[in-house]
Amino acid sequence: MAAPDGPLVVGVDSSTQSTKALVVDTATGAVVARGQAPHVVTDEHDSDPEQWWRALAEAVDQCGPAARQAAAVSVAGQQHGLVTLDADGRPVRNALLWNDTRSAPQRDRLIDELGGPAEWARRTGSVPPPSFTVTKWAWLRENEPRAAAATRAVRLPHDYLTGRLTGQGVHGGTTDRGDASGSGWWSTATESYDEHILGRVGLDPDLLPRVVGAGEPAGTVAKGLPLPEGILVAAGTGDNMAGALGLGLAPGRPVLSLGTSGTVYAVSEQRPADPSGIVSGFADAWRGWLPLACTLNCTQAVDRFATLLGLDREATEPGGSAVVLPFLDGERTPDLPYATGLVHGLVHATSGGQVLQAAYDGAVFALLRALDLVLDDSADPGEPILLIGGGARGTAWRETVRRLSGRPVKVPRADELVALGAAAQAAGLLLGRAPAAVAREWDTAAGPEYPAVARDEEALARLDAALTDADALLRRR
Ligand SMILES: Nc1ncnc2c1ncn2[C@@H]1O[C@H](COP(=O)(O)OP(=O)(O)O)[C@@H](O)[C@H]1O
Ligand SMILES: O=C(CO)[C@@H](O)[C@H](O)COP(=O)(O)O
Repeated sequence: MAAPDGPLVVGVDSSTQSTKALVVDTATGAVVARGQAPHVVTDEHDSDPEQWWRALAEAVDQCGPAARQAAAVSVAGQQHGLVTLDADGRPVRNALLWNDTRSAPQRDRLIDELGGPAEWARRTGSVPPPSFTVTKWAWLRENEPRAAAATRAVRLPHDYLTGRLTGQGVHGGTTDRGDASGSGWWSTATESYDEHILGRVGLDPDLLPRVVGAGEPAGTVAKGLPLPEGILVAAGTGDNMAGALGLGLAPGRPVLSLGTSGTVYAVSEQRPADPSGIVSGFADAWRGWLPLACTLNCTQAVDRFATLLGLDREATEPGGSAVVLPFLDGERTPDLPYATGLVHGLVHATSGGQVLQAAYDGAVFALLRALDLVLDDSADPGEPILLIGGGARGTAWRETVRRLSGRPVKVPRADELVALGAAAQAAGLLLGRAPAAVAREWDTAAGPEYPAVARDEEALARLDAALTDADALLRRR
C-alpha cells in the first residue's frame, strides 16, 4: 500500500445480501483496500444478526493492514430490520428484514388505531408499510409472544453492529436519526421517540437505543476486534442515508438505487409527510430529510426472471407486447403486500428476451412512478438521475431507466456508495466536518453521463393499464 495522504477510515455497508468494507484515505477519498462477505437470508426473509457480525469481521479482515491503521469507522445497514436482544446482548431470534411482508395485517390495524394514514404521516413522516420495524414488533408480540417477552433491547441492523463494535451492552445502545426515522416509532415532527405509538405496540422505550446527534460519536472500538482498539466509531445510519452521504447529495438531485431493494430518493430541506404512503418521509444522516420510495422487487426479481428463462441478465430484446409486474416478494410501491408476479400480453411471437426486458421495465416503472414525488417542486427536470447500487453496473438496467424516465442518467464511477458514505461519516467525525461536504471533495459522484432519450410512453401505458386491470389479482392473499 502506498503511503496515504491523510488518516484512513473504514466504511461498512451491511446490506441484505452481503457486508462490504472499504478503507478510505480521508485526504483524497481513494479506496485503499476493500473486502466483502455474503449473508444468508432465509425464505422467510430472516437473517441471523450474529452472522452479519461475522461477515463484518471477515470483510474488514480482507482489507488487510490498511484496516489496522484506521482512525475511525462507521457502519451503514439495511433499514428497518427488527433485531431483538436478550439480557446478554444475544439475538432472541433471527432479525425480521425490511422485505418481509408478514406484518401486513398488523400494519393495517396500526394505521386504523392511530387515526389513519394522514395522522401517521403527520407524526412520523411516513405511513408505515409492513417493512417498518413497528409493524414487525407488533407481529412478533402477536405471533411469538415468548420471544417478545424475552427481549431486553430492540435494535436496527446498524445499531446492533455499532453496539458490537463499541462493546455497548443492552443498556448503552445508540442509533441515528436517519435509521430511527424508518422505525415507525420515532417522530420526525418532534425528533424523539413517540411514546404514544410505543404504548400502542407495548414496547418499553427503555429497550430502545439513544439517538446520537449529528457529528457526535457513538463510542470507540472495544478490545479484541479486527480494528485498532479505541478508534472513533461514528453514529452509522441506514444504507440509503449513507448512499446520500456517499454522493455528497444536494437537494434537487434524484438518486435511483438498484439493489435487492429499488429505491428512489433525494435530499430535501423540508420535512416530508406524504399521506398517500408512497413516499417514506425519512430523516437524513445529518440535519435534513430524505424522502424515499422503495420497491421490494428489483435486481433479485429480474435476475430470477433471467434464470427462469435460461438467459444471461443482459440478453434482453426490444419490442413486443409482454408486460411483467415482477412482484415476487409482494410489493411495497405500489402497496401490494400480498401480490405475486404477473406476466401478461404473451403471443406466439414473444421471445424470451422480450419477456426479460418486460421484467426490467416492470421493476423500473414501479420506481419511476415515485420519482417526481421525492423531488421538491423547484427541482430541475433536466437534472440527471444518479444511478447507483449493484444494478447500476448493468447495461440493461441503465438503458431501461433512460428509456422509461426520458431523463439523462449519470453513473458514478465509484461503486459501493453506501460504504463510501459510511466512510465519509467516519471522516466527518474525525475531521469535525459535515460528511456530505467531505464526500463532495472526494468527487464521488463523478462518472459518465448518458443523455436523455424519448420516453417510451407506449410501454409505460401498457404497464399502467396492467396494474389497474390486475388490481384484484394483485391484492389476493
Ligand atoms: N454487472 C451487473 N449487472 C447487473 N446487475 C448486477 C451486476 N453486478 C451485480 N448486479 C446486481 O446487484 C445486486 C446486488 O446489489 P447491491 O446493491 O450490492 O445489493 P444489496 O445492497 O441489496 O445487498 C445483485 O442482486 C445483482 O443482481
Ligand atoms: O427498506 C428499504 C428502504 O426503506 C431498503 O432499501 C433497505 O434499506 C434494504 O436495502 P438493500 O439491502 O437493498 O441495500
